[in-house]
Amino acid sequence: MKIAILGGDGFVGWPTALHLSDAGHDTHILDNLSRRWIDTELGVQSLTPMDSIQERTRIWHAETGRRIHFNLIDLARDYELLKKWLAEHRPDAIVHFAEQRAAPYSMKSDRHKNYTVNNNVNATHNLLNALVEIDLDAHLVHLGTMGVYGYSTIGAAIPEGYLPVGIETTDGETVSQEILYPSNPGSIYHMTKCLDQLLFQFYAKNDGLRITDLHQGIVWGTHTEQTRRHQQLINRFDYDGDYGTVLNRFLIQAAIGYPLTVHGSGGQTRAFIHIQDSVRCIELALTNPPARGGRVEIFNQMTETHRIRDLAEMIARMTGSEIAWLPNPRKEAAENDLVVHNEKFLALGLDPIRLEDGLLSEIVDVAKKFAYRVDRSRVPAVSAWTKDIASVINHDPEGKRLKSVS
Ligand SMILES: O=c1ccn([C@@H]2O[C@H](COP(=O)(O)OP(=O)(O)O[C@H]3O[C@H](CS(=O)(=O)O)[C@@H](O)[C@H](O)[C@H]3O)[C@@H](O)[C@H]2O)c(=O)[nH]1
Repeated sequence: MKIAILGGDGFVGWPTALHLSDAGHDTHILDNLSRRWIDTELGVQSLTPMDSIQERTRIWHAETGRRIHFNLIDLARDYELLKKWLAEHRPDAIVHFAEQRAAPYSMKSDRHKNYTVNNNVNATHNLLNALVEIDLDAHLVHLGTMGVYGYSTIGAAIPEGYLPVGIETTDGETVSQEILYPSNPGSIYHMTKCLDQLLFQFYAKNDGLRITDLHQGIVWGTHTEQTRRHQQLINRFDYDGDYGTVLNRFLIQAAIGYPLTVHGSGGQTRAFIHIQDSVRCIELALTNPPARGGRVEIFNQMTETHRIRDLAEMIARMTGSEIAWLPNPRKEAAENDLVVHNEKFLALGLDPIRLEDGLLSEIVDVAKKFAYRVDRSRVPAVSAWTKDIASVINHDPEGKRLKSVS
């Protein structure tokens, strides 16, 4: 297939581009390099040393003889350029990662809220609009999030996208209907992914677009089979308070002797998936497109669930790290259970990498190896969900909060 990877310079986008190119697909990255600009804005850098996208693709060609093409295009702002590129290249499939993906960054200030909404919603809508305008029947695979469901405490399993409900009619009869699982976003970022879902429903219904939405959990790990092939193909690894996700943060904290930063009681249960499984799932989704005129296909892209404090305690046991129980910068339930259906990917042959199999090598191979690149002052999470919470956590983010170490 000819595949366009929108956002192919990012944490999941880059290993996906390598994986699909390795599988023989004609791979084209479209990216505005915004993640690199945001690193500069925040004064942080990936734990792993990353080369430019042009250099990365040059190394890939030298190693494998395969070409990954790079195009500097901003989906949210350059609608005409995007449309022109799609019309000229007419890809068979499109993988859409081109959105601002950090919840804390999206809550940082009013400017960051506006940026995240404008960027994410425009990017998705521009893409859908262009596909219709140029009559391109490409299968669109979108990286969504488990966070669209929210983290309810009612204990019912989360289905793969659609929920059967019984509705009482005016005649007093009960009719059954399948609805999109009710959205319950926990951040501005997650809210944009809920809005994406509505855009997909409309364009699938109105224009017959073929769309798959992957509701992905928290990704952990760094390497995939292809990123290991050369040191300059290495994936990015974020550890800072805005872009670092929880498990990868704990790994690097353990490697540099920084107390593990658990928010609140750590009672939040979340869904997880290894980066290698994430790229496999995207390939499985690409090779199983929905029919034209059918409904949006939705997969839950996660392989296991864990409570945050259990993860911290597991890593503390493995490494001797301390745990810091910090005031939570987020507005979220202190405790929640999470049961998720993920049978669809398992039925397509996914054989998941389990946390207990991969964790130790991730600490040794990546976290310890590059620990010298860490700026400890960038570890605390300082983006608060509300002004009230900000007043509690922001005046002494490191010193004061780290007194509560166990
Ligand atoms: O140092 C930390 C960092 C986070 N947390 C807690 O860990 C949980 C998860 O936080 P996270 O930063 O790992 O994940 P999140 O903000 O939900 O976002 C990440 O995971 C989402 C999948 S999901 O969480 O919605 O399933 C993706 O969509 C996002 O792109 C990705 O950045 C939260 O309860 C948070 O309070 C801590 O206790 N300590």
